Amino acid sequence: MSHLTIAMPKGRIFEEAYQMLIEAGFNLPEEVEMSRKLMIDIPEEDLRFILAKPMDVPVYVEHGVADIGIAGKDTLLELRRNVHELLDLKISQCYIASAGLPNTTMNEIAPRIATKYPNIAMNYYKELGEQVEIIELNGSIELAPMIGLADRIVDIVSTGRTLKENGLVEYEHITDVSSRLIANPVSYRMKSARIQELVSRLKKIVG
Ligand SMILES: Nc1ncnc2c1ncn2[C@@H]1O[C@H](COP(=O)(O)OP(=O)(O)OP(=O)(O)O)[C@@H](O)[C@H]1O
Ligand SMILES: O=P(O)(O)OC[C@H]1O[C@H](OP(=O)(O)OP(=O)(O)O)[C@H](O)[C@@H]1O
Repeated sequence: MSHLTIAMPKGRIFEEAYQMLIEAGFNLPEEVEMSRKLMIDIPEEDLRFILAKPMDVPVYVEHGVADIGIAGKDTLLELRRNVHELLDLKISQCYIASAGLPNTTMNEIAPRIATKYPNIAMNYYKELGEQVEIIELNGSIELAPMIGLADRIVDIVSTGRTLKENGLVEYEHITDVSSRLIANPVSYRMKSARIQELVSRLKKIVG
């Protein structure tokens, strides 16, 4: 069996994804030492985990330093990297929506949209035929309409709690998001047996 390197997103997806691999029968330590280690070798399974920022997972996989990875659909839509999407793991489910202050219309001349997904937002408004100005932020996006920085935000919604607690309302549902198993196209060919085996084991436990 060939050695496999997996890029895992740090943060909220990690726990769920790691648990899924254990359920799929991989012999992984239950307690992952989430210290500051960015690389974890599991020699018993001939696996190596690389712990990356969620937005960087498709980048590692495209460049082939990881054979496969687990990435949010949001990152795949935003970055459009050359990777194969193998399986919807149906974890970390949420969606991307536009939101803003209640009962407001967008400024008619160049409305401003705050987001950490500039490509998704730009494409969405382009398809609607709206010309918008994108203001790229890295987090706490919900602040933007509250302080007059933007007419709308384009961001992740899960429970809707962040919107509610900040007095915002959802306007348009843009796209559903969940985590996906992705592969480097060359690894997918060269290590196909190993990757296919992993996919079929995961398929059995995807809800
Ligand atoms: N509220 C949420 N509920 C469920 N899934 C979410 C939520 N927010 C984000 N996600 C999904 O989890 C992924 C990682 O989100 P997370 O918040 O851990 O990282 P991040 O905010 O992008 O990065 P960081 O906080 O490390 O800069 C996202 O790409 C998305 O697919
Ligand atoms: O609908 P909810 O369940 O409230 O979840 C949505 C929030 O979760 C994410 O933020 P995150 O916690 O990652 O913080 P961020 O502002 O740093 O992106 C997202 O950007 C929303 O703000």
